[in-house]
Amino acid sequence: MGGPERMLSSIQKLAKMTEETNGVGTIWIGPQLYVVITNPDDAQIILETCLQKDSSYRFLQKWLGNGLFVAPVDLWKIHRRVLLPIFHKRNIEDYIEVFGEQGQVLVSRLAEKLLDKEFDVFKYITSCTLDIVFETAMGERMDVQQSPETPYLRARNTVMSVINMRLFKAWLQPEVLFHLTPYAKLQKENIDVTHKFADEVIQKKRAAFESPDSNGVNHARSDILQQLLEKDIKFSDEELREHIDSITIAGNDTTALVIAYALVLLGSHPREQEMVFDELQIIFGDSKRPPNKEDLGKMEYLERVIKETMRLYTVVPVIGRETQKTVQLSNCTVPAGVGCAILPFVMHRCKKIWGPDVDSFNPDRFLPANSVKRHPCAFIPFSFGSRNCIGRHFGMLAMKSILSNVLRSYKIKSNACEQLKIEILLFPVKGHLICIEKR
Ligand code: HEM
Repeated sequence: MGGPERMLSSIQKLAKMTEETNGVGTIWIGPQLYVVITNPDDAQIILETCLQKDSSYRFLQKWLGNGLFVAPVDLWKIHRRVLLPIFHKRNIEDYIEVFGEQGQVLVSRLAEKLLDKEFDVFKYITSCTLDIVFETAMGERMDVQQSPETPYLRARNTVMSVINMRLFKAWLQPEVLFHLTPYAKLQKENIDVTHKFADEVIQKKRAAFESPDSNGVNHARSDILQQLLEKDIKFSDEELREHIDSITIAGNDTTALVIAYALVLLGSHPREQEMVFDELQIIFGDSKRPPNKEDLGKMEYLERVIKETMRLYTVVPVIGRETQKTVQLSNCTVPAGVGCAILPFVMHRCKKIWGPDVDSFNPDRFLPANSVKRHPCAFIPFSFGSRNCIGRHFGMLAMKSILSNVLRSYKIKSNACEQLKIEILLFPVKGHLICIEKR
């Protein structure tokens, strides 16, 4: 499949190949056969019936253990049921205050870039979303926005780059060979740093929860860890860490990437940017107050902008599953134990679904009247079926809140991101370059 940049062009070639075979094809990656799916009907069948992640997710397992993201399906079923209410819309609304506070810190940090010609906005946004996921998941204020050089963050980035390297370098994939390289030691040391950080928070929280002075229930805004401790199912410290790590890792760069792409798109589409600004003026007037639940509910145009951003820049471009029994697709029968690669990136840029102007930025594709007849799997940035993204409401509220804070304070200018690469997620080769002016 090549390196991060060639991976994307390989995916585009695969898309061409599957065009001639009704959106389903096959490819060998090393010794592993994959069924590649680019049509919504077959994507729906796989996402509804195959809940097991495919074997490429094993590289994440040393780090995330049996956290939701990689858990084997039997355990996943039990834990997902327990975690679902925590991610319910009503529960997530308690975190709106955190989204607003951190969004305002972001706005003040961006002020240092007012005189710059062009800068990469992603690192500012990812620090903001990291502060948000830490505070909401563990009740810990990390203040990464104020001091981005934390050992935890360095360790986390190192682990990510080793895992990403293993995905692309076939010779690093077998455990025996990997352990002969210095990367194995590097990965272990850095995983230990991230685990130690979460373990300390968990031990502190458990001690407070079980102390005789506590009645076990925290009535203030309750972080995710606190809510997991309060569940009838008694999670071990290790299980708690695996869930918290999965949530903070799955929720941070995904959300930050969509926000950064949205800023780049709005920067190169001034008319749409003014439409967002006008909507925000109606909601807030000239006030710079952080958005509340009612405000977020009124941001209909901004929501369409976010959806159109996720269509054009699908930050999780590939979803991998494994069949556990024989599955009948539109043009073939797939036996049990076969990897399936669903390509939302390709489906989101398919002319048959989106029309001849598929590559243009048009948020009104997501007006209710224009969406009603679309296949339920034509647009799946958060995946689909019962193993979809558990954090999608969280992500949507956080994205609206942060974007509404930034766009009320700054006017954005930019050129579109042309070259893209896949490093687990979809990144622009040259970064999310924008320049900002004060509103
Ligand atoms: C724009 C933001 C986001 C996008 C585009 C996104 C996308 C996705 C996708 C596509 C999956 C399925 C991945 C796969 O099967 O390989 C997923 C799973 C997951 N996401 Fe998100 N996500 C976002 C935000 C979040 C947030 C904010 C959180 C938590 C705070 C989160 C937590 C998770 C977890 C725990 C899973 C695993 C769910 C399971 O297997 O049951 N995500 N996400």
